[in-house]
Amino acid sequence: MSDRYISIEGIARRYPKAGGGTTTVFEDLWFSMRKGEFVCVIGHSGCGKTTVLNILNGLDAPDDGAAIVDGKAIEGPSLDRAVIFQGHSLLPWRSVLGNVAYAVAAKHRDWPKAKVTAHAMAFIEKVGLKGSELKKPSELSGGMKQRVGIARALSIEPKMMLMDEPFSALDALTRGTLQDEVRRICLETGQTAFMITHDVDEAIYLADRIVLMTNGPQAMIAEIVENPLPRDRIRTEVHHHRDYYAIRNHLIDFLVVRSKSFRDAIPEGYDRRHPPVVRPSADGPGPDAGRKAA
Ligand SMILES: Nc1ncnc2c1ncn2[C@@H]1O[C@H](COP(=O)(O)OP(=O)(O)OP(=O)(O)O)[C@@H](O)[C@H]1O
Repeated sequence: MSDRYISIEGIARRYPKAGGGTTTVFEDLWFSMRKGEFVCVIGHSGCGKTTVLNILNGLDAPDDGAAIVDGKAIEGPSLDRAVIFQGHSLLPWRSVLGNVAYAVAAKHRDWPKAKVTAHAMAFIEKVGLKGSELKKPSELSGGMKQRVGIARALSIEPKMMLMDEPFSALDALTRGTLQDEVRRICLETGQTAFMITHDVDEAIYLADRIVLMTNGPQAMIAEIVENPLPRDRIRTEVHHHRDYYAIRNHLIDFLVVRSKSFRDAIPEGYDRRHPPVVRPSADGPGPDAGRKAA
């Protein structure tokens, strides 16, 4: 597994202030992802999570630094990267199949129609929508629409899947089911995924690693949390894992205290290029349990 399949290298984003000057949302941000890894990013509103995601998507460009996917600098949107937003952004006049097939045909312009349809159907089936393929978005529930968005994103077999709070508008039951499906499909297909979430439990269930961002402006990556839970975790059992409360408390402690105070008391030896990697454990003494050098 390449350690730097996707990387952001010293990126900064600044906006002009209304009364003059500039606001630096973040600067000198460094982070990399392995192929097939699932990363969640957590941080308070305004710290720049969506900005980072948009830079990875190619919809926004950093003022300094670069974002790199599989050895190539990102220079604009590409079908190598798929995005799932909170809203569904489906084409209302197209059926479920039509929406997914549209993306497949855009990626594979030389494929005959039958091949596009078969490929689209395989992904519609993966998200449990077989039988609803001829329905229009207006005939679907919110969860079903989100499934179409997931099928569409996965069907182009992107190098990276980017998700901006994709389940936050759904009821708890649907959210849980879709988290299960996204996790299963990502594991099965070796998909590399980057997800923004405000939900600590969602991050613990889905992520291999969790990026903690301090409050903005001038947000920083405070640390990278390695999830101590096994990769083949089961939703109904995760809270019984011996390290579950260590990681949960660590993340909550960060959100309620350290996300704000971090910048005023930057730990000795902190290096923006190699933010500390932390693996919370039940054996540890507290929030800093398992801290180790990057
Ligand atoms: N086009 C823009 N012009 C000026 N400021 C902007 C622009 N886009 C984003 N910002 C500012 O950049 C900061 C980061 O925004 P961003 O949406 O990335 O944060 P976020 O962490 O994703 O927040 P949330 O969790 O609320 O979605 C915010 O303060 C926002 O106001």
